[in-house]
Amino acid sequence: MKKPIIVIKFGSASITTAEGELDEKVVKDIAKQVAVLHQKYNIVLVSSGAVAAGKKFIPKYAGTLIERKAAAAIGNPLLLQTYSRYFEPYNLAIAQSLCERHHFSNRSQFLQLKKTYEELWKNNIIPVANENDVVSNMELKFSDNDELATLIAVGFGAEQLLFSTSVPGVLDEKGKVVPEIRVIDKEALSLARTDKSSVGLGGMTSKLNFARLATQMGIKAVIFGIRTEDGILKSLKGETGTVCHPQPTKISSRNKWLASGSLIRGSVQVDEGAQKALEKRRSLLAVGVKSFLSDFESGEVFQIVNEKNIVIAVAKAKIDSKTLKTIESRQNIELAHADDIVLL
Ligand SMILES: Nc1ncnc2c1ncn2[C@@H]1O[C@H](COP(=O)(O)OP(=O)(O)O)[C@@H](O)[C@H]1O
Ligand SMILES: N[C@@H](CCC(=O)OP(=O)(O)O)C(=O)O
Repeated sequence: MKKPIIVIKFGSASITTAEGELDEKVVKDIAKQVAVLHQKYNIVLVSSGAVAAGKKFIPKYAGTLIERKAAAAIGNPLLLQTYSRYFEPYNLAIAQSLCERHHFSNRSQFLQLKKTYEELWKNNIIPVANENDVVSNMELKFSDNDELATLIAVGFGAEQLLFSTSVPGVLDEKGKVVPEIRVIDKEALSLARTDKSSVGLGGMTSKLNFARLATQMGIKAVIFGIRTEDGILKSLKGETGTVCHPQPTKISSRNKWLASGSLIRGSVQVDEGAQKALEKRRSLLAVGVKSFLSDFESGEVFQIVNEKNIVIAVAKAKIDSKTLKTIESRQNIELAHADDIVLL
């Protein structure tokens, strides 16, 4: 029987010390827990920390984008060496996987990534993914590694997605951990304040937003404290942190990929009639488009927002937006076929 997949994400704030150095104690602890789990699960680790590990080699480091890239180039091998060192006592090798956004937007390339991971798992090797900061450009960057972890979890059909964090979980206004969130709605999202740690990119807003996407795609997501004893093992059992429950879904794996991994190019706003049609799983006709918010080519993926500007779906375009705008009568033009629309 195939082992279930779990994706575990470690942010910069989780694996660095207060001084901004890699926290080897944390890496050691990760290795100890992952060694227990890997018998039962196929595991992907998504780890930040390259910039933190590399920045001390750049005199007068001020955190500009280009300095971050240089720091990542220096820090990535150091980060991986540290993981290697602490996994070795468990006879576990680790493998580096540097990802860019377009590896996810192109389905055949994405499937190659999946095949490589399967080969690694078959050989008892644990992939450690990180964004390929050295070459990623601003426009196509992942927003942070919370996004990368989510794209991997959704695209691979993971059973659980665990986000470690520097705090014990999602905290309420009194500073107490919220033990579970049934549905990540507006109210749940508002728990995240705008503050974040000094080293990480994402913070809690990002974790909750991506946990929302994962749960909408049927994956259980847990936000847990890296400094909780046996935090990984306990969060997997729902015994610590904030458990975000998966929503029932029948979306096929191709459409999950469409909803999460694809590069969303453009965006349209639709009227109420079109929204109702989409909810009934109909195709999107151009006549229901109120406005084109940003352009897309035929074959590209665009977002659909409703009259309240809430994203309700993503879809693959049958026709490009510029041509469509020039057509007077859009009555019978199908902008996206029902099979190529994923409701969110
Ligand atoms: N409701 C909340 N509960 C917990 N942390 C929150 C909340 N709102 C904002 N935060 C911020 O999010 C940070 C946690 O994310 P962190 O572990 O720094 O992320 P990263 O993985 O991006 O490095 C906390 O240190 C805190 O500053
Ligand atoms: N790729 C970068 C980390 C990006 C980042 O800071 O992400 P996160 O800490 O998850 O918000 C690195 O390895 O340092």
